[in-house]
Amino acid sequence: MNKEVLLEVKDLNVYYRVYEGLLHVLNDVSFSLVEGERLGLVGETGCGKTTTFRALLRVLDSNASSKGDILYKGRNVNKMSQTELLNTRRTEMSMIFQDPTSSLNPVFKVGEQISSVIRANLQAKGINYSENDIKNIALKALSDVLLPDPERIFESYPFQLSGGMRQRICIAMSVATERKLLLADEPGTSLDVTIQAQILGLLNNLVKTTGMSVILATHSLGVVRETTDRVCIMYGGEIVEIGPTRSLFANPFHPYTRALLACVPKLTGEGIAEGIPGEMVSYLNPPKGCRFQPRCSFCNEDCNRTKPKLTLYEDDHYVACHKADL
Ligand SMILES: Nc1ncnc2c1ncn2[C@@H]1O[C@H](COP(=O)(O)OP(=O)(O)OP(=O)(O)O)[C@@H](O)[C@H]1O
Repeated sequence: MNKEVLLEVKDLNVYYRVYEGLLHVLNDVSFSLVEGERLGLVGETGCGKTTTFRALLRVLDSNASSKGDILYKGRNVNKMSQTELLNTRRTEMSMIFQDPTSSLNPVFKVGEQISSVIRANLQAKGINYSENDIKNIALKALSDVLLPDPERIFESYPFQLSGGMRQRICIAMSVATERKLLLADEPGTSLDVTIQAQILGLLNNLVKTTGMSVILATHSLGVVRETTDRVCIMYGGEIVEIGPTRSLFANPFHPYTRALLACVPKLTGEGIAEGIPGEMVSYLNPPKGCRFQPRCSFCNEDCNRTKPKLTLYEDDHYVACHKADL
């Protein structure tokens, strides 16, 4: 059965105005997501993962501008009225932000903050509720993210809790009420690996039980391999490869994807990989052709001159590289 397309991003460009000029960060980013799908967004630090998420939710910083289409259930997020946008954020989409401290208000108790998110969601959906219902939903969400003693946490201020606990509270806030799309920006980076694995298990479970779709931004190829259906590899604000997880790991075509995979440390103790030589692209003055070209050992004249387009290589597996078939 064909699943409905939930999100379609077409030629998304994001610029940041800074003292030195205009940073062209996202460059013609296009992808889509169907209902119940788990898409991994992978790339090294600064490649534009958070910027992509913020653009999708229309919460970019004030020095940013964007162009392109973001169609959520066919409606263009960039053209929604403030009311429609607020309603969509309250009922349909949610985001786990990377930095939990900036998402929690230090002067309100955890319980008040999580309750206000749940209340806004239920109100926007027109569901009748009592304050007791809200508290019960909040306590369940806190225990779902494996926080011990949810009653105590409910009554605590953020500063009374550890960084890992605060991060789990942010995750609880994002998943306390049912959503159609979850944007998870490095969920669990400051958690230890056992808790992180359980959080990823919780997200997987939500996908199975509610049909929610997830875009998971991460540096970890191991996490992506275990928890996603498709993977999108980003380099310097562009998608360089996108395809089904199994196909991408079995047959990585783009030199950057291959280099990323080669960097993963092996448990078998085969030594430490050398990393990818060179520096991340300058967004102030990006190269004209392929943005990876200054770090690529296969690059030739074509790569200097023209930006490669995403091209179909295998079933649903696209690559943007002039030399990918080498
Ligand atoms: N408000 C801003 N003003 C100027 N530049 C910005 C702003 N926000 C982000 N950037 C720049 O945009 C680029 C992409 O940043 P972004 O946070 O999207 O990357 P990322 O892939 O999420 O990185 P990480 O994995 O470290 O979170 C970086 O060069 C960053 O410095």
